[in-house]
Amino acid sequence: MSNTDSNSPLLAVRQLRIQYPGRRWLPWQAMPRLRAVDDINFNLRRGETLGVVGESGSGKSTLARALVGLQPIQAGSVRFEGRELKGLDKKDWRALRRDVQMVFQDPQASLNPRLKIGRSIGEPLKILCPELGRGERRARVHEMLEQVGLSAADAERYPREFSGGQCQRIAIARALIARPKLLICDEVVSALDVSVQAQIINLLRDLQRRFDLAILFIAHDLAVVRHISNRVLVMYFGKLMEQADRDVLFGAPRHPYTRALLAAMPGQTAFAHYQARDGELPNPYGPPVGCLFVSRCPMADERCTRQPPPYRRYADGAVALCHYATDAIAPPSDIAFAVGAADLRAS
Ligand SMILES: Nc1ncnc2c1ncn2[C@@H]1O[C@H](COP(=O)(O)OP(=O)(O)OP(=O)(O)O)[C@@H](O)[C@H]1O
Repeated sequence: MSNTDSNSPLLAVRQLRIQYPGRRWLPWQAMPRLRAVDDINFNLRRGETLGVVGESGSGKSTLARALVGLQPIQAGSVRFEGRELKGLDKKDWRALRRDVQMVFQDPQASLNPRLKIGRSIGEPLKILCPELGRGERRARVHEMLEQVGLSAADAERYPREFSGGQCQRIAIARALIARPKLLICDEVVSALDVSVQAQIINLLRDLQRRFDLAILFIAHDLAVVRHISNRVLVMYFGKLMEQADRDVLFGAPRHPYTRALLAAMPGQTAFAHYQARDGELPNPYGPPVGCLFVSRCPMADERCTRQPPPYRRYADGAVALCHYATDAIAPPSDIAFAVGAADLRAS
């Protein structure tokens, strides 16, 4: 059943787990598995931007790929407008492409060098909006080019004639041509110069307002995430360490890992004394029994080594996975569904 109530989240993710099989060195060994995403919960509403940050290997891209059907989901639930995505077949995913699109880091790689960009941008329309005739498709492409700051005449040019920033505009035009409701951006500005990054971020914000678009914005650059996000989710080795409104997360982070990320931001002085220790990183195939961050956490003690930390919820809506979260309002067991139990029931 579809849930189109404007108060319910567009996307509701609950206890999501995604694993990769590892290599077995000896035939009698158990198959090792890497939990790239483990017990992730969040909501994303229409018109909202959720930033996803974390160091390399924290599971950000795996999460993104699962949300567009490129990665199988092992456990948990992902609902888009109330519809469960786990277990959808290829045909159902194809139908969903009209509503959920993704833009990647390297725009050149996602554009066919032999196709004029007008054709590249218009191609998804043939499959996603078969009701449109040739003339309507052409008009849409021209309109979309102008909306991303290029001109209708650019439709006749090839990708090699454009700069990296312009190619990212073209990739965004292609992703938005069928008017999706959710855009997943995976490191879309990481390869661009700082001044071009700002232009692309401003373009995304402008398009978001125009199309009431929800954006899941993945990046390792916290300054960029701060600029564009309403809420931010912090990941470490597949786990959600903290989730909070942007100003709460950047102003008063609860989790020592978030503080350590902020301490490492250039020009950041407020959290300078929260630097992470130079500890060993956890083995993703055999994570520690207690907290994943224990080896690098400046606050860790014996309890953090022994006991997995609970999720705690705060009065301002934040969630943190740490033993030393003091002003939590909800006991750990409430957390998985506290983020939107009503939304799940409604669907
Ligand atoms: N196809 C794969 N097979 C096995 N393991 C994988 C595969 N893809 C990713 N991983 C592992 O899953 C974990 C999460 O990787 P992922 O790429 O999702 O992280 P990330 O946060 O996006 O990192 P980055 O910022 O470097 O892209 C890492 O330990 C990675 O080595």
